[in-house]
Amino acid sequence: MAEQIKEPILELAGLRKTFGEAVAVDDVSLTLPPAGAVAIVGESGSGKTTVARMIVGLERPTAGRITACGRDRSAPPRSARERRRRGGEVQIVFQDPYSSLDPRQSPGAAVEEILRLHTSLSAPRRRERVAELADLVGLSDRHMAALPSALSGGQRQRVAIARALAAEPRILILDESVAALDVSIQAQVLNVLADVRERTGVAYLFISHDLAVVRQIADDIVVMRHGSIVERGPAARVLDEPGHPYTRLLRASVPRPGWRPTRKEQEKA
Ligand SMILES: Nc1ncnc2c1ncn2[C@@H]1O[C@H](COP(=O)(O)OP(=O)(O)OP(=O)(O)O)[C@@H](O)[C@H]1O
Repeated sequence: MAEQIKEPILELAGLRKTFGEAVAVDDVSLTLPPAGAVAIVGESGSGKTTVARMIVGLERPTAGRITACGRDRSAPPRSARERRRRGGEVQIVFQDPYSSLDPRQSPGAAVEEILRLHTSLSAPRRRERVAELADLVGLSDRHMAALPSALSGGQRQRVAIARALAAEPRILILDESVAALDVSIQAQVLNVLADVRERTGVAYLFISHDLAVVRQIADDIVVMRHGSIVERGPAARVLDEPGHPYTRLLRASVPRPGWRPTRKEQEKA
């Protein structure tokens, strides 16, 4: 029987972004299959975040095409309804969940707000769904009722993931989402992500400069350097038998256990 060919859930074709004279992203094309996990790796400044920001509409592509869930999103949404629909298709989690969580709002209220915006669930069903999402990412009722300042970095990152999942996206972009966490907490969050993918069929675009992390989460890897893709392929192949000298260089500089991002990197995010 012929293998069933699945339409990609996300497709980037010839994506380009310039800032003045500087080319941040140059002719980037990639596809993400439904329930797949593709990682974009590369050093700081290679254009990874700019790709993510274009997909979620925070930057407008200079050229190229972005198709998510079969619909073009290369141009800005034309209505609030369209914007909401796009938010229901693609969600993003950034590196520092603290800056993206309202310090006065409990995680439970934050997740409920997204459910109100993106679903037609009744108030009692929303409360049930908050509990389901908390369970999915491994947070207790007590965590969901606390203020973000009372939670650890790993717990806040789980809140950010639960909140993103509340919109029931088909695609979740994780931009250095575990980079600021201790290695053991990182491993927990990565397990949560693997579990969520299996249970919900969400697809991940995982952005990281950390190859050890990428190995745990990605099916395929795309390597970016100076805005362009220099290598791509199945994760194990790219990591174990890198074809491009730049990938070999990245691999040689894999941080050792206990490595923490520099203050500068944390501030940049
Ligand atoms: N708003 C902007 N204005 C001007 N230049 C920008 C802007 N955003 C990004 N750039 C530049 O585009 C290039 C790619 O940056 P980008 O943040 O996408 O890289 P990155 O691989 O995600 O790096 P990092 O992991 O450090 O965020 C860099 O040279 C950056 O300085």
